[in-house]
Amino acid sequence: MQVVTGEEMGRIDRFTIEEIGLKEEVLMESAGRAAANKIMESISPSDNVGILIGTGNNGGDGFVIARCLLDAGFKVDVWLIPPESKVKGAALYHLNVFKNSGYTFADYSSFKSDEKEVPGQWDVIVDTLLGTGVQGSLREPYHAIVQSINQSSCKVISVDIPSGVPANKGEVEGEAVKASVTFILQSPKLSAFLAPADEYYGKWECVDIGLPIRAYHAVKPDRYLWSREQVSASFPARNKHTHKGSYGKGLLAGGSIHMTGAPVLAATSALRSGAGLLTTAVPEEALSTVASQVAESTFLPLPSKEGEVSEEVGTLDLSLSNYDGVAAGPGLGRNEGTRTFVQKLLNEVKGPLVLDADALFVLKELGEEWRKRDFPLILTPHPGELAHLTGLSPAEVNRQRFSISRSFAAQHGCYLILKGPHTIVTTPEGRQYVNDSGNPSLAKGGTGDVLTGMILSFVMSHSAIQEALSNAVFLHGKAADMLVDDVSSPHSVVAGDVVQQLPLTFRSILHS
Ligand SMILES: NC(=O)C1=CN([C@@H]2O[C@H](COP(=O)(O)OP(=O)(O)OC[C@H]3O[C@@H](n4cnc5c(N)ncnc54)[C@H](OP(=O)(O)O)[C@@H]3O)[C@@H](O)[C@H]2O)[C@@H](O)CC1
Ligand SMILES: [K+]
Repeated sequence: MQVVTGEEMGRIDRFTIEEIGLKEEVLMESAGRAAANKIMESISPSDNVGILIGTGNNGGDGFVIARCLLDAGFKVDVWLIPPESKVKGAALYHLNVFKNSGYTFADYSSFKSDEKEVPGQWDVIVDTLLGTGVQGSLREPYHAIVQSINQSSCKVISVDIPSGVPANKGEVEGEAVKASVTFILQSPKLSAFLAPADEYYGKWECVDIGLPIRAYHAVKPDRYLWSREQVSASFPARNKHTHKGSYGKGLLAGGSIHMTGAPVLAATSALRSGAGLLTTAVPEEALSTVASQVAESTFLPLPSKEGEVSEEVGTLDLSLSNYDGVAAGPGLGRNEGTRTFVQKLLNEVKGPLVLDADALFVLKELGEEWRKRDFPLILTPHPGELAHLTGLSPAEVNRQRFSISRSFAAQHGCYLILKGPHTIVTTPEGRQYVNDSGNPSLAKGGTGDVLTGMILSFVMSHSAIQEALSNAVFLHGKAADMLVDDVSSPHSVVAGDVVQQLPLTFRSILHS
């Protein structure tokens, strides 16, 4: 499923109309009809339905939906919010088709002020006020009507986008419809994955309105939602005639005297995720504590000073080219030793290298050197870490998660996993895959370490790096979803629970 900006949707729309020759009125009929079918499945014939229609093409969809529901025998009131003279183009065409079908609408602009509230007898509101064409905060009379919708106890079904929510941004200026359900036309817009706009959508589902695939090829949004089906399809099987070496020899480097839990979580997660052989590299002073908690790993002691890896690490032969994959960072600390160590990894690892947490932090101090790597480099920052790397604020990173990730990955030739609700995986070529699993239980120390372990394991077993990364992100979120749905609460989940939940998660997604 492709994810688009409002402008990209508009270009796809125009290409369909101008180059392919599908008339706008026909497109609107398909869109409205597809949405109407979904709406009729989600309400009861006894419901009183109010359909609120705005001035643009979203309103045009509303006329099609109203006609379909009335033809099917539903009890529907239709309110046109702007004066009729403001309706133009394809929307006007469908206004006329609606009228010629024998139906009528109420003219909101002629209502007395006490008639403008959403009536108490409505059970369902269909919001076709504004779509992707909204600019800035809502003007009157939309502002007042949206306030009234949000104060009502109706089930609110938005079409395409909750009215007032911008297509491309997470911030919502002023009022916007808080939908119970949004039926998105064809492709989700960026705001479905950006906070706080995502909350306004309620539950959402895409409806196929039949936009031709050629129009997508012409516009190339190159942004996708990574689905459960894609996880199952791309996940490598474990074959009968294989041995531990078939699933990768990985190195996980992390830990320091005050952070022994991070490498334990990452290492156990890597092992639970299928790694064949794992070596865990830990500064000497922390080694015994870590080793006592991970029975299945071998260990590589790193020279240490004051509990953290020391600069001496730069002079040692660690045979780093012998590993199929290396991940470093969890709990390492941020001293000079970590900087020297990360530089050494960048120079000597001849396979995928995953840098997380403290390893990311020191990257900024390495100047331009790290951009020259010939092997895949995978960075897994949360917004604060990407802010540190880019010199932006975390709020700015969050505001433009898609575009900042894309330019950063392209500029540095790396894979970037920007964590957070709706984690985004970006390839060096700029293709983006957004994730939709996970919940606030993951907002807790250690869950990132678990993800790093999964990523290390998956980059060694998958043939395509992007698939490995997207699968790790999806299953990590899914494990948290299963915990919250079945056994725990968002408050109580700890990172170790996520590791414990991996076996059941893999079973349910990969083997069912
Ligand atoms: N993609 C597809 O293939 C298909 C898309 N389709 C549909 O088209 C929709 C996009 O249509 P669109 O471009 O006409 O935009 P839309 O939001 O309905 O109206 C824009 C108008 O609203 C107004 N307005 C703007 N900001 C405002 C504000 N802050 N406060 C108040 N008013 C404001 C302003 O008008 P004004 O009031 O200035 O005259 C502006 O001109 C899309 O979401 C989907 O539903 C389907 O029909 C077919 C297939
Ligand atoms: K809408």
